[in-house]
Amino acid sequence: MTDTQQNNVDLNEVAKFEALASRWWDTENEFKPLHDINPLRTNYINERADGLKGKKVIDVGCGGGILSEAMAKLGASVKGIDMGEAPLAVAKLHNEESKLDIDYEKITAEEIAQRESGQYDIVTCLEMLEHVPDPSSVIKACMTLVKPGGHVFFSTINRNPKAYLFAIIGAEYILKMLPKGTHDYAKFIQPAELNNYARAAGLEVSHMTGLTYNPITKVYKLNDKDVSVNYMMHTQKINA
Ligand SMILES: C[S@@+](CC[C@H](N)C(=O)[O-])C[C@H]1O[C@@H](n2cnc3c(N)ncnc32)[C@H](O)[C@@H]1O
Repeated sequence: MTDTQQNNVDLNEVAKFEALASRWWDTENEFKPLHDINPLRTNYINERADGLKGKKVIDVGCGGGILSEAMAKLGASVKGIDMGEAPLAVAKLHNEESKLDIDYEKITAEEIAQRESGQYDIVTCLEMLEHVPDPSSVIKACMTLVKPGGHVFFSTINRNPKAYLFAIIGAEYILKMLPKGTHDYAKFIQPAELNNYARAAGLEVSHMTGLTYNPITKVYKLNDKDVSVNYMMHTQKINA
């Protein structure tokens, strides 16, 4: 680990999100892509985990709370964790108006896994693994946090020339949907790698789906035949 990497937190990565935090709930700027994909991913989680209503959920790398709030609106009791002070402050402030059942805390997945092992029905870790020094350590922590038979969801970006073209050149340089430098190609994760990390941690991969973007229509869709750029993975903790 380098000077800016401690306890599996890359301070440079967290700083990028601290700098943008005030615009987290602005649906027309840097976080527009997350707002646009949020209904798709929330529905995916709700359907694959047999409903969010009444479930205890932890949202790892929750940022300003876009996914945490959507899951709480469907009846989940949500714990949101992140290592960015400013995104968490924005999340808390936003929920003062929304008044949903969400509790936010600044803590790493690895630390909370030691404290709250096996306590969650559902763990979500979306668009976060590509920002940490060791994604396999976060995946192990997610496995520790979930109850036996519980559900763990990941989403990240594939690593191949098309993903480089779409997620970096297209999104950051041509369409300017994201600030330049948001993503580091070397940190993208291929589905086979995510699959291996999940299995090594004791999670069974149940399903995978791509999240495709059409730059002409500006519409995102779930497409389980195309995981070439953005994708989500549904895993379950094998019953002991
Ligand atoms: C792209 S945002 C995703 C936010 C949210 N998961 C979503 O999809 O709407 C990435 C988030 O991961 C957080 N993050 C980065 N490294 C982290 C770490 N080691 N532990 C916890 N959060 C981290 C950042 O602060 C940021 O809020």
